[in-house]
Parts: sequence; structure tokens; C-alpha cells
Amino acid sequence: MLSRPHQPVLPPPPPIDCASHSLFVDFDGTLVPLVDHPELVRADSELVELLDALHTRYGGRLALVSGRSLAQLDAMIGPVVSRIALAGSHGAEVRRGDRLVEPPRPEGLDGAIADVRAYGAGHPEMIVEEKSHGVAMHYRRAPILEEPVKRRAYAIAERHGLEVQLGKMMVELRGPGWDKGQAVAVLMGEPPMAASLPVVIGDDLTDEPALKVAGEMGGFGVLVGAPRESAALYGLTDVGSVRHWLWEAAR
Ligand SMILES: O=P(O)(O)OC[C@H]1O[C@H](O[C@H]2O[C@H](CO)[C@@H](O)[C@H](O)[C@H]2O)[C@H](O)[C@@H](O)[C@@H]1O
Repeated sequence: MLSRPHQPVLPPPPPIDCASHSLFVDFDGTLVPLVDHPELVRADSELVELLDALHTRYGGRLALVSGRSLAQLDAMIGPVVSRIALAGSHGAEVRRGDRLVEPPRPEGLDGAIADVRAYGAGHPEMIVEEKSHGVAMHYRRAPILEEPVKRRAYAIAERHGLEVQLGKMMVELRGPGWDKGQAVAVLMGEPPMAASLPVVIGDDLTDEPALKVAGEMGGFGVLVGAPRESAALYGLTDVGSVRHWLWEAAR
């Protein structure tokens, strides 16, 4: 039997300094635990308080960098998010204050959504999540669907000129040409983050380009969850330890 190569446990991140670091934090699986249905996720009051404290302490050098769309982040987190820099849809949409930068809606997306919905009609355990720049197929409620769902996702992506984004118990079809690393680089090129050191915290494959960019720009990445091959130098075990570390960083 083939065994997976051993991945070392990453050490916990060192303390950071609110005068010189910027924080880029993923949402699902990093700030909130993963649940069966993507629509059931809401920020709790402690998380809202934490984001508010970090935003103030770091002089606006806090960004959420998520696979969710900006519209979803607004709805799930509430008013505090309007003050925080956001990169949504795996880096496609970037918003700071009143300024929003986003590519056109992917041309093939409507056709892909129709194909995904048609497939979903025969697989009611699969959840379809429509977003502004992509459509996700979730198989968390029926892990046995992993291979067939992935196969169908690659076929639909090819038919409609989209990219496949693998995630945790889900596969997403999204427009090509962006990733979270590019979004971090864009935000790092502008005040108030310019000339600071980026710290990126994330758990999923979509976070890897951002974890890599953090190291390239003089900061570091923090992988959340079980060890795996990653550009991150440090690790935290779960959402609880991420929040604890961030509260320390906010003091
Ligand atoms: O970059 P993120 O903020 O971590 O977003 C990545 C994807 O997260 C969501 O899916 C994940 O969370 C769901 C709710 O807990 C869970 O059911 C699913 O299995 C996870 O993969 C979200 O639904 C996706 O749109 C994001 O791309």
C-alpha cells in the first residue's frame, strides 16, 4: 500500500508587531469552523469583536482573503466588514473602503451553473453554491461522491473555459487569471499595508499562493489544521488556536 509522505508538524507562529506587520486572514476553516452547509455559516459576536480589535490595533492593516464572494462575506459577517479590506472569490474581487476592483463575471459561468444544477438534480446530497465569480459543488454530506463530482467538475470546466479550484469536500468552477496570492500582492502595494510585512493565515489549498507570497515579501504564512505540504513556515491546529493567537496579536 502506498503511504503519504510524512509532513512535519509546523511550529506555532512567533508573536507579531502591530507597527510592522499586516494580517491577511482566510475565513472558512480559519476564523470559523467548517460545517455541512455553506449557507449556515455566520460570524459570532466574539469574532466580530476580534476583527474590530485587530483592525484598530493594526491601523487598517487587516484583510480577509476568502474563497467566498464579497456579497457572502458582507452577509455572513455584518457591518464590521465594511471597514476591513477584503479579497473575495479566491482573490478576484478586492475591496478597500469605497474602492472595488473585480474582473468581469466569467463568460462561461452561467452555462456552467446550468450544467452543475443539472448534475445536482440527480445527486440531491450534493450542495450547489452559486457565487459572483464561480459555482461550487459540495460533497461533505456524501463523501462517496468525491470522485464522480470531481470528474464532472473538470468536464464542465473544460466545456465552459473555467478553472477548477479544489477545496475541502468541495470543488469549484471559477474564472481563470487570479488567486489569493495576487490579491495579497495588490493590497500590499497600497497604503496602509505598503512597506509592512505580510502574515497570511489559511487552511485550504486556495490559500497556498497567498502563503507563498507572504514569505516572498518578507513575512510568513501560517497553515491551519493537519500538516501537509505547504509554503507556510508555521502552523496552528484549529479555529480556536487561530483566534487565541490573533487575540494575543491584538493586545
Ligand atoms: O477561502 P475560504 O474563506 O476558506 O473559502 C473556501 C471555501 O469555503 C467554503 O467551503 C468550505 O466551508 C463550508 C462551510 O463550512 C464547508 O461546508 C465546505 O466543505 C468547505 O469547503 C465555501 O462554501 C466556499 O465557497 C469557499 O470557496
